[in-house]
This record gives sequence, structure tokens and C-alpha cells, in this order.
Amino acid sequence: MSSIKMNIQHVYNWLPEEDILRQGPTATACNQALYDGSREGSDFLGWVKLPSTITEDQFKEIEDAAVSLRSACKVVVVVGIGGSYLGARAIIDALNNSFDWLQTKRERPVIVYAGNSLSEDYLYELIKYLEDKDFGIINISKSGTTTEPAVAFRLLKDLLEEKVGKSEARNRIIAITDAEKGALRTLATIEKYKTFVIPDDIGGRYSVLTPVGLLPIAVAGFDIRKLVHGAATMEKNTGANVAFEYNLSAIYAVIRNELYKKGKKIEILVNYHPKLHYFAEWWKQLFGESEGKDNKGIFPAAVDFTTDLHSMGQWIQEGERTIFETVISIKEPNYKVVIPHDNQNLDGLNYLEGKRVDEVNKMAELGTRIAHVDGGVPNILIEIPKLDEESLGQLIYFFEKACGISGYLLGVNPFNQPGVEAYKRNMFALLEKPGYEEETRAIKQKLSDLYKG
Ligand SMILES: O=P(O)(O)OC[C@H]1O[C@](O)(CO)[C@@H](O)[C@@H]1O
Repeated sequence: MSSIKMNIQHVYNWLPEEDILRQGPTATACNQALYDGSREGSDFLGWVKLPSTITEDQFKEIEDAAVSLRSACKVVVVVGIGGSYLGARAIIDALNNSFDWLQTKRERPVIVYAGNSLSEDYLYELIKYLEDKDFGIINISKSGTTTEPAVAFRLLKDLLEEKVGKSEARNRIIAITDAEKGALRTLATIEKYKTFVIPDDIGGRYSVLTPVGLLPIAVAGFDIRKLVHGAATMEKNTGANVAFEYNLSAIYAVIRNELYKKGKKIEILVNYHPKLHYFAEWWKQLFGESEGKDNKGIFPAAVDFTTDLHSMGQWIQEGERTIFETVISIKEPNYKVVIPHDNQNLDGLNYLEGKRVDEVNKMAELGTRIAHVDGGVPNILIEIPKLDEESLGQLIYFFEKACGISGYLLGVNPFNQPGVEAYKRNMFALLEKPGYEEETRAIKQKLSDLYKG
């Protein structure tokens, strides 16, 4: 099996190789801490050895549940927010046909998502769409108390029970949550839903290789064993015993931290295939929630090229020089499309006749990299062999491990997210949630002070 590769030659103008190598021992110590739990966040290291420890029974239970949901449903709604849906969406979108939902002769259900916003129009339109569909629900929440998925689930559960009755609804709802705690666990026990457990020691953004990601991915028809196999390969290749010079996650973690120290405050994850859009969304949460704290942290941004070269390209080429790029390049596309001859050649494209579209895409990629490096943007290139389960599994673990090491290099706890509570507290206070009486009084006072006069 081919491995992902990383090309860092275009950071050397800003960061000489010896400066990177000098950080090797520190990065290796950070990596070691992920194994011995000697630093902050040690309660959340269950993801580190997860790929190599998933058992045959666990695979089987997920695959069986996927088969039974697939056979009962033409549409499956994945309810969840943040780490409780982004990993599944990242992989499903990357592997699916770009026009999946328009395919009529289907062997696999259409996957749609809910509970990732509080948009009333979205929920209305989803309910209308589902009214005449055979649908099922995978409801995912580690805490079991998050407002967005809870609101969506309440509506969808009502709709499903109304359509097929309580007993059949029970066969079509699967809950993925904490083993004991939270409202979703209580509900699942009362309603006797099939459940899967999110281990205590794995946080949402590191949970894609638990049932949180694996069940929806299996329902969508993809090979979760190959995905996990890819991740396990990367687990081995990035172990604390692997020398720094060969440890891609550790090198990536060092480069981004050293660039950050030199004022490169924004990292832009770049893809040249729009199917990777949600992979970047997953990556943004992984690094954003892990590192953005204590008034520190690179801002993780993402673009889809060449699309965004026609919108953000100007900024990247000539805007403030506080950015660096990490490009995910796919070596070999899954399909072949050749540019045809045209007798009139009015578009002037006959010079491309006979070339694959990917050759043009690759030249856009190379040309952009050179232009951006010339324009002062350091560039890290990550190449995956193909857009398939094996490669994506490698990429997931590569970034997870890099994020753990990078957070420790930055000096933060990469496994908590205390800042996310601020908006929730205000929202609950404004909605006058029972138990938030004091906060309600305080926020009302603040609002009246703000808008006085
Ligand atoms: O799975 P849960 O508990 O619903 O949380 C969903 C997401 O919300 C957060 O807890 C932030 O509020 C994320 O860290 C998490 O991925």
C-alpha cells in the first residue's frame, strides 16, 4: 500500500532545515506524552492507539447495524454537530459520487445531515423532504445535551413515529453517545434504541474512528476496515519510537509551530478537489478547538482550489503576509476525462487536446504553489495516492497525531474546549433555561446598559 508523502522544501526560505531538526527532540517528547499521559489532557488519549485496537467484534457490530439500517431506509439522517458529524461527513463526501443524491438506481441510502445549526428553514425543508421518504436516524452526541442536535432529533423523532409508528421507529433510530451519562443515553434506554458508545477518553473531534464516524460511513456503503487500516498504518508510522526525521506528523507539527513563532498566524488548508471541502471542515475543528486557547493558536482556514483562486487568490497572493498553506494533493484521480478536439477552437483550448483534466489541474496546482511561494507564502505539500478509504484513513490519523503534538509544542491542552461554553451560557440565559436564572438577570442587565439611550 502506498503511503502519504510530505514535501516541505517550500518552507526552507522561512525555516531552514536545521531549525526544524533542532526541534526534533522536543517534538518527540510531546509525542511520547501522548502515550504515557504525562501532560495536560491525559484523560482524552483514547484515540492514540484506537486504529490498531478496534476488534473484529466491533467492526461486525457496526457493519451489522449498517446493513439493517440500509435495508429499512432510503434516506438516513445523521444528527450531530462538530466532532459528532464532521468526520463522517468528511469521509462520506470525499468518497461519494459528487451527485450522489441525484442517483436514482441506488443500493445505498442518501445520507443527509441535521442538528448542525439552528436554522429553522433548514429544518422545515428537511422535514418536507423526509415526509414521503423511508428514513432512519443516527443520533450522535457525546454529551447527549447539545442543543442543536437535540432540537433536530426531537422534530425528526416525532416525524418518524408519526409516519411508521413507535415500534418501527425504534428499528430505524440508532443513538451514539456516552455509556452512562446525558439525556440521549437516558432517552435511548427508555426508548430501547440500538446504541453505540463513544468512549470516555475520546473527545468529539478525535472520534471519527469510533462508531461516531464509522457507523454513518458504513451505512453510506464505504469500507470502514480499509479506513481503519490506513489509520493504523499511520499510527505505526508516527509512533513515539519513530525517529523525528521519518515522523511526518511530528515534522508537520514542528513546522507549523515554528512558522507561527515567525508571525505566520493563519494556516490555509488547500484542496484541488471539491470533494475534500468537508475534510477541511473536519480539520478546522480539529486544530481550531485543540489549539485556539490561552490567547494563542494558529487560525485554521481552508479553501477549495481552483474555485477559490477566483475569489481568495488575490488575498493569498498579495494580502498581509501572515499566512502559510498546507496543500492536500491527490496523486491519481479515480476517473479519466480527456479534453476533446474542437474544429473551430474558438475557446483556444486545442493546445490542451488529448490531455486529461487532471493534467491541467496539476499544472494549476504547481503554478499556484510557485506563485504563492514567490509571493511570500510558505507551502507544505501533502500528497495522498488516491481518494480512497485507505488514504483517507492515513490522512485522518496523520492530522490527529500532528494536532496532539502541535498543541503540546504550543503549550496548550489540545484536548479541552472551555471557550465553546461562553456562547452556550449566553444563549441559555437569553432563552431563560431553568437553572440559568442568575445568568439571565446578568445578561438582561448588560443588554439594557448597552442599549440605554
Ligand atoms: O457530541 P456533543 O457532546 O453533542 O458535542 C458536539 C460538539 O460540541 C462541542 O462540545 C463544542 O460545544 C464540540 O467539542 C463537539 O464536537
